[in-house]
Amino acid sequence: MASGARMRSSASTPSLRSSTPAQFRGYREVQAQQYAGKAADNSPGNVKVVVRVRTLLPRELEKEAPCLVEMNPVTQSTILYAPATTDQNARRKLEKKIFTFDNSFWSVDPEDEHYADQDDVYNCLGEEFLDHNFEGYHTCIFAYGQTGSGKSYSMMGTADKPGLIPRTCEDLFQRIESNDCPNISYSVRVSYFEVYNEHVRDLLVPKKDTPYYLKIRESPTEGPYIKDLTEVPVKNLQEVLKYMRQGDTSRSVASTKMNDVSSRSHAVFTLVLKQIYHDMERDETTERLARIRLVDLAGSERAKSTEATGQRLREGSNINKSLTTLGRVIAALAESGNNSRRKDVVPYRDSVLTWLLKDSLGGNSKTAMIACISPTDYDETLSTLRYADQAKNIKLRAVINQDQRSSAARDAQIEEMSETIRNLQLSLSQANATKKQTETQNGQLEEYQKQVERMQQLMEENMQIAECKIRSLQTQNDALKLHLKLALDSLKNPIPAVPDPEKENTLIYEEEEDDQDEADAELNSHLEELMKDLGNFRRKLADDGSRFEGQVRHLQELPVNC
Ligand SMILES: Nc1ncnc2c1ncn2[C@@H]1O[C@H](COP(=O)(O)OP(=O)(O)OP(=O)(O)O)[C@@H](O)[C@H]1O
Repeated sequence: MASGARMRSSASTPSLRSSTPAQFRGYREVQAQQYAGKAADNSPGNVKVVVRVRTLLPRELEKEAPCLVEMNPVTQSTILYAPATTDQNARRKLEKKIFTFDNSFWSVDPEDEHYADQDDVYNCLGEEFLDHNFEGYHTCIFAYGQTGSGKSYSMMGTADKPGLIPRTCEDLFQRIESNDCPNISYSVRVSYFEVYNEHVRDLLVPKKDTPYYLKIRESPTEGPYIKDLTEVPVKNLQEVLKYMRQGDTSRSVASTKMNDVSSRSHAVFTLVLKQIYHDMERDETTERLARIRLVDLAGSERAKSTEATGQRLREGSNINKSLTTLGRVIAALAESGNNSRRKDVVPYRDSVLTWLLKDSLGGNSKTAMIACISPTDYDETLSTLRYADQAKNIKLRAVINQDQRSSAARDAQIEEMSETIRNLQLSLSQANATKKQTETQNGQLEEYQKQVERMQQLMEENMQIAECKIRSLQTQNDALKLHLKLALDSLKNPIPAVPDPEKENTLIYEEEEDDQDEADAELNSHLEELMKDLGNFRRKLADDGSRFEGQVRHLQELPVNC
């Protein structure tokens, strides 16, 4: 008998045990380092700063305004030329200025060799940031610049030239759909809000006649957050684009002298990506959570240039106020980045925008700034470039957000949560009975709702893990069938052994029989292992099924007004 019947993993005979996928490999080393007191990533780096100069607009072409910006694609430097002036009495002399950034995107003339289109911006920045998200980092990309400088164009873009936000969504779902590791499950949630006149508005809730603003709270673990902000789970690109468009149409925009469709608010589009990897051998899960924040800031503007009055003027002054605070936050963070001994108080709380972006600006996040500039406005462009130049010095403290738990620990957490929910429900119904509408009761109600939501999420995740296990066992089962087929084929059609004249025929037959016995034993032991896995897993699923049924019934029975 030929030894071809032996089972060896090769390209055509896949390994029977699923191995850890590339993106989760190294997880243990990262954990080990963290437990040993070392940071997972010792150099999270500084804020990445890129600059993009837009094309000349019809009003600028009409005035024959000269282009004052030049970019060097080799050194990534941006040169701002002083405009020619005939005014001999000018009080200050304008000078040529040179700045260098991580990237300088030249988007003035599509005919130029170095013209950077929407694709180039995504490939240079968006793709890298999405890589970080899959590694488990929070990220934030925000566009800054004067009104009409191309922020919304860079972030949202147009229907035929989509910007960073729709491209990130597309790439995100493409990566999820092309994953072929059965042990990983993904979930994505989306939220979209704007900060308008120092108030927070949920963009996923249709606009009403009377404006409805959300409150900001602070959690000891997660920092500032928006209470009751809509966060919806999304399963595919179509769904996320639907919410993106819905939010976009709700945004506060108006026509000003500087821009026909000027954003009057700061818009924050957030995706939360959760990856759960289930290790079959250890019956352990590793969760990675990444928040992807994409921010289109309102533009700084001069009342003189916009000629705004009334509501537009008030909006403009609120926009400028929050951008000035952002400038002070950047300056304070940059200062402490330059001088580690200086610990200036960072004025996050001075505006709603900086308070909400606290984590993205000076905390656990990899952050990038796109400084958008006009090619014709010296003063505004210089101010944006200075702002951007300062942001380069902000040091980040990004860490991989991951958590590892055994299935038993997950189950224990669910038990513990349902106990907390039961207790909260009890004390709420007692308070209801005595009709005492106290603040404590309101606090309890809020806590109760949060716990119920968290519990539902946990149960959904457990279902996803169960699906992972099924997929994984299915893959093993398929691999085993393939091995079995190959083994049977070679038993039926043995490859004739090359006769060895030096050896006795009987000896050859004995060796071949030994090989065959060994292969049979290996095959049997794999089969037994798989059957055992399947048996255990079926029992576990049945267990989970009956327990979840109880939990779901319990949640469904909760009073609606609670
Ligand atoms: N790179 C570019 N290529 C072609 N057109 C652009 C580019 N950047 C911006 N524009 C055009 O310039 C105009 C102003 O851009 P946009 O609305 O994005 O500015 P903004 O900075 O978001 O302004 P605001 O702060 O007032 O909202 C739009 O008509 C937009 O289509």
